Amino acid sequence: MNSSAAITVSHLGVNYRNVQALEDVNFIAHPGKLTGIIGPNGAGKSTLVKAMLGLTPVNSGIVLYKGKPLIEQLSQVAYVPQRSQIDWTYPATVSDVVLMGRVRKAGWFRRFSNVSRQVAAAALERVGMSEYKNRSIGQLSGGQQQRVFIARALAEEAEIFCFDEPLAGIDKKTEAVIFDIFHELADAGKIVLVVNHDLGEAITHFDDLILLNTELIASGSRASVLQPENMSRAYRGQVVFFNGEAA
Ligand SMILES: Nc1ncnc2c1ncn2[C@@H]1O[C@H](COP(=O)(O)OP(=O)(O)OP(=O)(O)O)[C@@H](O)[C@H]1O
Repeated sequence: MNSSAAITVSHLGVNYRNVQALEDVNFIAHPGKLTGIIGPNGAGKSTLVKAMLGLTPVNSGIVLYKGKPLIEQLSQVAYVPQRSQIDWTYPATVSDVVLMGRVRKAGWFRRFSNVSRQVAAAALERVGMSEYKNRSIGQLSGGQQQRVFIARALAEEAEIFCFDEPLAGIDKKTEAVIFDIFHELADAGKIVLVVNHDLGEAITHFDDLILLNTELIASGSRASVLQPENMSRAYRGQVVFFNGEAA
């Protein structure tokens, strides 16, 4: 495995005033793997992604990519936050939103090149949303909105993709489209990190898992993480069902 192009998270800790959200978290996220970040409500899943990307201050630790701090290489990262963190009343069309994924390449206040327009159009096509390109984003269903934001991430042509709860509240058809895209990204050697709440069937899509509950409970291959002792530690004795089985 090519670990030199991995992300290495070491001793990451985050406090929000009196709440310890993450404590001494260590793991490696590998290119070419679809990696799920799982754990109960409030486990620190969103905080982990934000801390890795410098979007929330950390108390301790460091996140390296190719041996250098990841926060100095954010041009390599495409990030899609939780839907609840996006302002859906913002007056933008579907095309505008996807083209925003090209801003880093084009530069603010510069016209988008034909290449950028083609990349954005191809990304919209990939998520099956071309026919909605002139719609306002506020007029779309939740699943359609999620597809548009995934297209924006694809348009960034990044090496690292981070998606926070992309499957929350979406229909099965959209879920299948989204997982196809995630698998394609992983197969192309990208690092793909996906915060995922649901322990149902969807979990079988992930190659690797990071199981959190403030501290890291386990990380590695899906089978090694989904052990009953890990699950009951993470979920503190609650009976949880995953993949049709009780932990
Ligand atoms: N901006 C903030 N200010 C204060 N506390 C916060 C903030 N963001 C998160 N927290 C707290 O940090 C802890 C971790 O929250 P986080 O949202 O990272 O968890 P999560 O695993 O993503 O949860 P969920 O599955 O419910 O979305 C929780 O106790 C939460 O209440």
